[in-house]
Amino acid sequence: MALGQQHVSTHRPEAERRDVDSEAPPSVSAVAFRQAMSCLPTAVYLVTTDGPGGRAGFTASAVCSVTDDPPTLLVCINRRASAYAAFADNALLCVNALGAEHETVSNAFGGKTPMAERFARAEWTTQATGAPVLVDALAHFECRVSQRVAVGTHDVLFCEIEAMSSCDGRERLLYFDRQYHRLPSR
Ligand SMILES: NC(=O)C1=CN([C@@H]2O[C@H](COP(=O)(O)OP(=O)(O)OC[C@H]3O[C@@H](n4cnc5c(N)ncnc54)[C@H](O)[C@@H]3O)[C@@H](O)[C@H]2O)C=CC1
Ligand SMILES: Cc1cc2nc3c(=O)[nH]c(=O)nc-3n(C[C@H](O)[C@H](O)[C@H](O)COP(=O)(O)O)c2cc1C
Repeated sequence: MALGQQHVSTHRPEAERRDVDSEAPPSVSAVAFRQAMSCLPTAVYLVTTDGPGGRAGFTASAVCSVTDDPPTLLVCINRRASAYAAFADNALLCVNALGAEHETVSNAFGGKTPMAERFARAEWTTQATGAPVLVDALAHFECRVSQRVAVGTHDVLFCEIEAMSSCDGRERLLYFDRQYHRLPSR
């Protein structure tokens, strides 16, 4: 093992394996998990919604492509987030991918800022679904939530794409090592 590397093993002999429904405490702490996750770079998104539950949005890195048939993303949202109630009530959302110039607005949507103030920090439009689309998003995906699954502290929202725009050539905003970084397109 290289100097400074730490190996966190989750391997158990067959007889010791627990059912996924077991109440036994996990063998990897949340702190160790977050530390490991902090070294993996991710893209950064503003996930936004509007509808009967009101307008809301939050900064997200837990966004992933699921399948291209039908084109589907997943988004993980903490049930303790101030935006959660709106996402629980609304069926439509928009996943806005951020460019390097969006660091300030990403900080606003990243917590503690009142909802109206978050949206006042950028320019928005509505297109196919009525969910807020960031005018200068690097790319956006307007979606209908097709399934919701509660896992631990979060809900996983499966989101079928109804309309979208593809990435342009600007620098991307990345997040890793608990900081923002800029990535040239080529
Ligand atoms: N998936 C999530 O819910 C994420 C939440 N955050 C939140 O943003 C704030 C700043 O985070 P950092 O400065 O990156 O330090 P941190 O130590 O809280 O997070 C390090 C990494 O762990 C993961 N992570 C953090 N909180 C998580 C959670 N509740 N559930 C699953 N994965 C999680 C993310 O990959 C994150 O980049 C914290 O309050 C954190 O909880 C940040 C990234 C992802
Ligand atoms: C870079 C970054 C990525 C984040 N990713 C997620 C995420 O994927 N899911 C999530 O529930 N919260 C994520 N958060 C946290 C939320 O953006 C927000 O801070 C949290 O919901 C608390 O906000 P509140 O003050 O409105 O309750 C992320 C925060 C940052 C800064």
